[in-house]
Amino acid sequence: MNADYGAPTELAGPLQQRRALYQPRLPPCLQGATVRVEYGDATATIDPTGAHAVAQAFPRTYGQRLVTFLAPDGTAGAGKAVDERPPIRVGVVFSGRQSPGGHNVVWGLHDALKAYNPQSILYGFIGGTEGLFANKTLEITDDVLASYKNQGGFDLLGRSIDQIRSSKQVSAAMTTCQDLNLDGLVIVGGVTSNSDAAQLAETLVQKNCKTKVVGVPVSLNGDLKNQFVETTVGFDTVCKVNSQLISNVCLDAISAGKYYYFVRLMGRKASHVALECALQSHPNMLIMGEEVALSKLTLMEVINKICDGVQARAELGKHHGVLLIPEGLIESIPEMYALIQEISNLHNNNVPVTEIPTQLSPWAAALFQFLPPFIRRELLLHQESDNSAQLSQIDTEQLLAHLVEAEMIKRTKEGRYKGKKFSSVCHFFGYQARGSLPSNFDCDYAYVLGHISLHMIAAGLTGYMATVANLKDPVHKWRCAAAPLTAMMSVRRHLRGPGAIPIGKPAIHPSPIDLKGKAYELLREKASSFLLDDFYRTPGGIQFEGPGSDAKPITLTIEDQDYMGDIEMLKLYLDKVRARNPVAFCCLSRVSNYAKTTNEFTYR
Ligand SMILES: O=P(O)(O)OC[C@H]1O[C@](O)(CO)[C@@H](O)[C@@H]1O
Repeated sequence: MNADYGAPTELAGPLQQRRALYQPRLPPCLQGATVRVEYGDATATIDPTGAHAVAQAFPRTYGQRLVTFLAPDGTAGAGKAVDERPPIRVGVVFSGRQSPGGHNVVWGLHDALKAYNPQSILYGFIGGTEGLFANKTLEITDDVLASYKNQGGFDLLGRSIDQIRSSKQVSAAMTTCQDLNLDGLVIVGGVTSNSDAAQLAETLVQKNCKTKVVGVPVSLNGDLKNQFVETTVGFDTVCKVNSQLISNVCLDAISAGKYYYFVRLMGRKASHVALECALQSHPNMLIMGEEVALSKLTLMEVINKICDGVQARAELGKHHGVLLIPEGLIESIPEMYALIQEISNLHNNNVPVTEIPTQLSPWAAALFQFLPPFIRRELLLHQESDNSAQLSQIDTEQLLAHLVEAEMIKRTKEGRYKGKKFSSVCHFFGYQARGSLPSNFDCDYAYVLGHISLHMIAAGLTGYMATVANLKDPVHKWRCAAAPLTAMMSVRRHLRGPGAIPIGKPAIHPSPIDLKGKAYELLREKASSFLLDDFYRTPGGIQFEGPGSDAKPITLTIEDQDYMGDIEMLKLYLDKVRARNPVAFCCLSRVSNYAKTTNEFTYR
């Protein structure tokens, strides 16, 4: 953590300093010190069959009404005079993992709080949830914020475990809220942190604690997505950074023509980051967890699918390529999921790690033994706070590369494959993107959410999440709202339909890729072209000024964009070139990629 608070010094790089000067944009309704609060319909949950369980678990906070924030009647900025607005005391905690833009939530909250009443106070909890439990605070001031505006990471306050769940943790959090006499507590994080925020809100209401609990959707995973939340802060930046890296390795692969890149991307259970990066960079293959789970593909079926792709490319004389996988793929393969579940149950029963392999069922033990030693070791690591495997630590890309190589050797021996020897280079593009300078979109979105959080607390809302709709449009068209956390909850079940058995408590669960959605449909349409044509796209680094600086995630904006229309145009052109001169094709596809990137379509 940086203790050297203050304006960026001469030690800061020029871009870092320039970014600190960027002023995030606000929609008209947030441009004054107060807002008009409009209450809408009462809510149930997004999971109708789980509504009863949610209502039982959250008796005081279930069913609350939707809320919209509008500019005060008359001109924006009108409303109560400052002396009619009592100062507000708020605490903010980074509960989830670092995600670019998180600092701007704190900045937006601070600015809104001071505009509301300059005597208001904002405390940041140092060291994440551990700091909240131990009441370790830093008062957030203009000076403190100066070095962190529009900067990546979470180092202003730091983070620890994403958990406010056990009764000890909940009661420590409540004691801190009471000791600091907080009117509001803002919890920044993804699905897990916001589920915990809902529980804390409910408990505080039941215990007559006045502190209002508000959640803010910040997570690089992009999986906190539902009818109220369009995307999370950090997803855009992380996808842009990774897409640039992927396009770099695509060009490296095609230049050397002798190896395959196997790239694993963060995003936990859902494949949102992988899908967005594929649409931005056009790698040859993407194996999505949701597809594998739906088709119940076994590990060897996944391997065969990849090998078939390698073989099809070899028939065109191509011995290079780029394959993307999400970190959650391993859990989507049915037999691997069952093995991970067995290991998890043994962990929960406090079986020592060294004894877990001996206590697996016979089939799980056989699968475990079949896996390379490094994967066995990684599968046994301690679990995450939500009891899932530590997906960031499991080198699934290396497992796949290892098994693909073995299968290609087998196919060669059997005379089914006649191409060059298969070879691979593996990467995990994960942690390196989390500290990136946030894109303009993430800077604006986070700053706006910070403002909304203050207005939620001022309106006395608790157990709500700050939300923004119309994100695909320019900021002045964004709609600011608050949605009850319980409305986003569902209950997991063993089976579907009438006899379904609920498992676990109601929670906000990660949303998977919509396999009926437009983004997925477009990817499927182009899958064979991506596989064979090396139609790599170079998005380049994040642009902060000039053309491209307002670019948003493709998966968010796809409804409006004629993105695939552009691809069609390019594809027709490339098909013509290939028919005339197959050898020139590879190079020309690269030139055309440049044209696509710069939007200069000058085909002759
Ligand atoms: O920082 P940690 O605790 O290693 O967490 C890693 C996990 O956090 C995330 O970056 C965000 O949820 C995941 O993609 C990843 O599995």
